[in-house]
Formats: sequence, structure tokens, C-alpha cells
Amino acid sequence: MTDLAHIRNFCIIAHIDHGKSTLADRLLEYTGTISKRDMQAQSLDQMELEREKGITIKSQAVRMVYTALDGEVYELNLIDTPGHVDFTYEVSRSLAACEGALLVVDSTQGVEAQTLANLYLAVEADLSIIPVINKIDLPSAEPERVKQEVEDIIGLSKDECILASAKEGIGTQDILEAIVKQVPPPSGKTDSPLRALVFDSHYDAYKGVIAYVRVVDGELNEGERLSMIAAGSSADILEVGYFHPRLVSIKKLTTGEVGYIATGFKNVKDCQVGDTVTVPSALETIEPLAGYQPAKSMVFAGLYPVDSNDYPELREALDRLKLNDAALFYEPETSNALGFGFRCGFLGMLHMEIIQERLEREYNLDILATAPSVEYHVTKTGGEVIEVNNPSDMPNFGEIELIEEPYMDISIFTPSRYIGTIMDLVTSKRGLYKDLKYIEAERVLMSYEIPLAELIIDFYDQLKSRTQGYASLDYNFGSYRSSDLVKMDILVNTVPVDALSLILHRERAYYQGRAFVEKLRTLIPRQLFEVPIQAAIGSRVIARESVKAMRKDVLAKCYGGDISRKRKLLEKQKEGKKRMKMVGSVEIPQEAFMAVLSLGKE
Ligand SMILES: Nc1nc2c(ncn2[C@@H]2O[C@H](COP(=O)(O)OP(=O)(O)OP(=O)(O)O)[C@@H](O)[C@H]2O)c(=O)[nH]1
Repeated sequence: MTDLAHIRNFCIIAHIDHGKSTLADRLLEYTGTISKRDMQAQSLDQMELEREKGITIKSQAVRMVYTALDGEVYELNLIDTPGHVDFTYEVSRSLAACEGALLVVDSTQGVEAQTLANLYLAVEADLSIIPVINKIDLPSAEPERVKQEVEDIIGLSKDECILASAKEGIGTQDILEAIVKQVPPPSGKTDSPLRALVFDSHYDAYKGVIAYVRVVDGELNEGERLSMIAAGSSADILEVGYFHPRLVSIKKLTTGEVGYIATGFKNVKDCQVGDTVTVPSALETIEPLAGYQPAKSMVFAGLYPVDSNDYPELREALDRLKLNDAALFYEPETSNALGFGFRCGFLGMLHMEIIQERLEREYNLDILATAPSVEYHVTKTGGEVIEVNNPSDMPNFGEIELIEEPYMDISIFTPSRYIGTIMDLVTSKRGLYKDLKYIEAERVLMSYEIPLAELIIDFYDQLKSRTQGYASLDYNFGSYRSSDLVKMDILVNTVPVDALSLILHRERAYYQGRAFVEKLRTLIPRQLFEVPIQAAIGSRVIARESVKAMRKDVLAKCYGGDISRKRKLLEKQKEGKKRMKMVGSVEIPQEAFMAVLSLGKE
């Protein structure tokens, strides 16, 4: 147990790849929390997937013990924050558990969109901010320019900036000293009833849900009973502890401290990020901590087993993933084309990709995903308002009074030479101009509102390719706005394929319909017969193409009795078939369902 004056809770915020995880490793190493020998690169990124994708998905908290130059011993709690905009809410809760933040800026790049977005969140959380200019070991580093940028853009004095190389360990001690001196100690009430903030949670098969908490007031004792204010659930505290970086169990966590509780809950839903932990006796009287928000799905897609016999396995896998991911939403869905599957809701595209990959890798399932959709608010002619997140559920024209779609507030940081090309891109995606600010002579911050439906379709890729990777993007939900949208149906071999339906803006529906059908023609493999593909809006066909009949069997190409060659070809064919779905008498591959995502490219 450490007295409040000797506790510091801080996090590291940065734009992607500016060196957050590497710096965390250096701090852990310097304080002897992890020996160099045990140091696995980026030990804070636990999941295999995280390491592969090189991003931090779940926040973690590690306790370090640091003897400062003044001779005093401090307990430093480093709370790692997720690095992607899909997880902004988790970031905001991690920040709420801290008093200070290291703001890492890459000295070869400078301030980027996410540096600012994270900074705003940190300022909102009232944190002391310590700017760290990283990667000064690189020949292309421009620490002076970036310091100036920090002063001009962020408003922190350039003299406060600490120059560092997380890779080489330069500046590590200065950073630790700054944390001790500049970050205020926590200011909770030690003699009040327990209030602790959950800033992350995950399910553990042995210990139940493990909640990562910051004790705000009072203390948390092993063996006591706890109550969750928002979830209304309660459980016994099986274990209390902190991360070092492995779990170390102790008897209690006191005011101001950060650690974990093993709750015995079987589902993270009972103990969600942002909820307040208290004791049952205080439940009636205590004020919940501010800022709780239930997770909200922004992007939806249908997930179907390629082999319909795998449906029970898919359900089981989703159930399991959900135990650990309160933000994952799903419900059974039936498609004429694809059979039984699930409509799933995700925080964003990255979240969707992660879930898909986990289903495939960890649960060994072959799944077919439909194109991602947003959630529309549809006012019917009778006045009833419904939410539609599957294009094939869109009511008929005649029944619709108004359709509203989610718009995002986006900000783009870019060298000014790309202003023109970015404006073209944003306009082509129905973006609405809000603001353009010169940050320095050659860099600008552009703000727009843009439909989420356009943002999820290759916007980021296009932004990166049009600006040679220089522009950075950040976005947040803005509001629902009405749009002139229509539903386009696709018929393959005269059979409507519900899972290929799309919602499009009326003005561009004709052009996009043609492009879509053309794309489908190239993706649907030849069959023994000619296959017409049509796009229709209401009863009007707006485009038509056909997949010509196949002439030869693949094996016909084989000569003589070369068995191994023949086998190879058959295997290849099987491989190609893996993600196909028989719709009527036509096989449709996974790529066809995703074709809309690549429409803008050609
Ligand atoms: N030369 C040099 N490279 C660095 C330094 N710090 C980090 N890097 C490299 O920069 C890359 C990104 O570093 P990470 O620590 O993974 O960045 P991050 O901010 O944690 O990235 P996300 O988890 O994706 O947000 C890695 O290849 C690091 O090895 C540094 O001081 N100097």
C-alpha cells in the first residue's frame, strides 16, 4: 500500500506508430519491472493478432516502482490505451483513470490527426500533459521543428518537450522524473465508500471476468462483495491485484491505485468499461462516476458459415467472443441467398476485421461476410421510425417518408499541397465542408462531415494513396442527417440475391449500379450456362451484364496421366471454392459480397 502522495497514474498517447509501445517497454525495463532478458518486444500488446497487426487493441495497466532522484520511492501505474479510433470510448475511460499523459510525437513526422484527437481527450480528462519528442536517433529527425509544432499547435511550451529515443533508451530517466514532478498524485477520499472505475475488462476461463480498475475513493478488499452501478450486477471479489506485468495478487487496492479484480462474472456485459464498482451497502446513496456509455455498434454485416452445417459452431464462437467483448452485437438472421447466419454489429471496420479473423483463426470457421452497412433511421409514411442496418430490410419506396444516415465529423491533417486532391476525394464521398485551418506554413487541418457509409468504403486507403501516405485522419460520430437514398437489388440468374442489396445515393445509383454489376461479372466464376446479372431499383433494371458459359473443364488442360499435376489442379480448384456459396444454381464467391468496397478504386 502506497500513500496517495507517492502514486502517479499516467498513460501514453500518440498517433499510430509514433512509438508508444516501444516507450512503454523502455519504462518497464528502466524500472526493473521486466528484465531485459524477459523483454519480449512490445510486451504490452498481448494478443497474437495485436502483434501481427502492430496495433494495441485492449488497454493494459502495469505497476512500476521507481526511486526518483529525490530519493523517494513512487508507485507508477502505466495505463496503456488502444491506438485506433474504433476504440475511442475505451481510450477515454483509460484516460479518466489517470492524472497525467505522455504525449509522444515522432520527431520525423510531427503532430498528426490522432495526436490531436488523443490530446483533446486528455485535456477533457484534465490530465497534465508531458510532451515527448521521440525517435531522435533517426537521421531524418527534426526535433526543433517538431518542438515548435508542439508549441504552435498544441500550446505546450517547447521548453517542456523531452527529447527521446524509445528505441535507444535516450531520455527515459527524464521522462520518469517528469512524471513524478509534473503529474499530480491522485486525489480520492480514503474514508468514503468504494468507488472504482472499470477501464477495461476481459473474460478469463478460470477467474471469470477480470476488471481493470482505478480506485477513486475508498478501498477494494479481497473477499468482499461488489456491486456494479450501471449493470446492476453483483459478485464476490475473488482476487485483487496488480500487473507487474503478470498478475500479482494482493489483499487490497487502496484509494488512487490501479489494478485488477477477478469478479467471477461469466460475461463482460456484467462489468463493462465505464461502469462504477461499489459495495452493496453504498449502492443506494453513491454517485456513479461520470462518463458511462454503453457500447454502440456503428458498422453492421451479415456473417454466414460457408458450410451451413457449421451454423451451431458459429453461434457458439460468437457467444464465446461476446463474453469478452461487450461491444460485439449479433442476432440470428436469415438470408434467402445465404441461409442461416448472424447480423453482427461492430464499433468500426477494424473491430469487424478483428472479429472475422478471430472466428477464422481461433475457431477454425469458414465464414462469409456480407458488405458492411451502417444503421439507417427510416421514417415510414405512417410516421413510424425504424432502424435498418441490413439493406435488404429497407422498406419499399412507397412506404418511406424519410431516410437518415449517420454522418461523421472527420479531421484530416495534411501537407497543404494535397488540399486539392483531398477536396476532390471528400466531395466525391458526399462530404460537407466545415473548416480549413493553416497550422503552419505548409500544413493544414481540414474538417468535414461525411456519411459513415462512404467512410467505411475505402476512404482511408484512398486518402493515403492520394497523399503518398502523408495525410492522417481522425473521426467521430457527428449526427444523423437526411439523405436521398435508394435501395438497389441485384439479381443473379434472375434470382434476387438479398445479401447483395445495397443502399446508394440516388444521384449516383445509376453509375454505381453499372460499376457494381460489371465488377460482379468479373468475380462470379463461369458456370456451365450463361448467367445474367442485373441491378434494379424498385422494378426498374438499371444495369445488366452476363457471365459467359464455361467451355472447358479445368482438367481438360491436363495432358496424359500426370497424376500429381492433376491433383494440384483439383486442390487449387477446391481452394478457390472455399468461400463460395451456392445461390440458386450459381456459385457466388466471398469477393462478390465485398465488391462494393473496391468500387471506388478502378
Ligand atoms: N528509430 C526509432 N524507431 C522507433 C523509436 N520508437 C519506436 N520506433 C519504431 O517505430 C515503430 C512503431 O513503434 P510502436 O512502439 O509499435 O508504436 P505505437 O505507437 O505503439 O504503435 P500503435 O500500437 O500501432 O499505436 C516500431 O517499428 C518501432 O521499433 C525510436 O525512438 N527510434
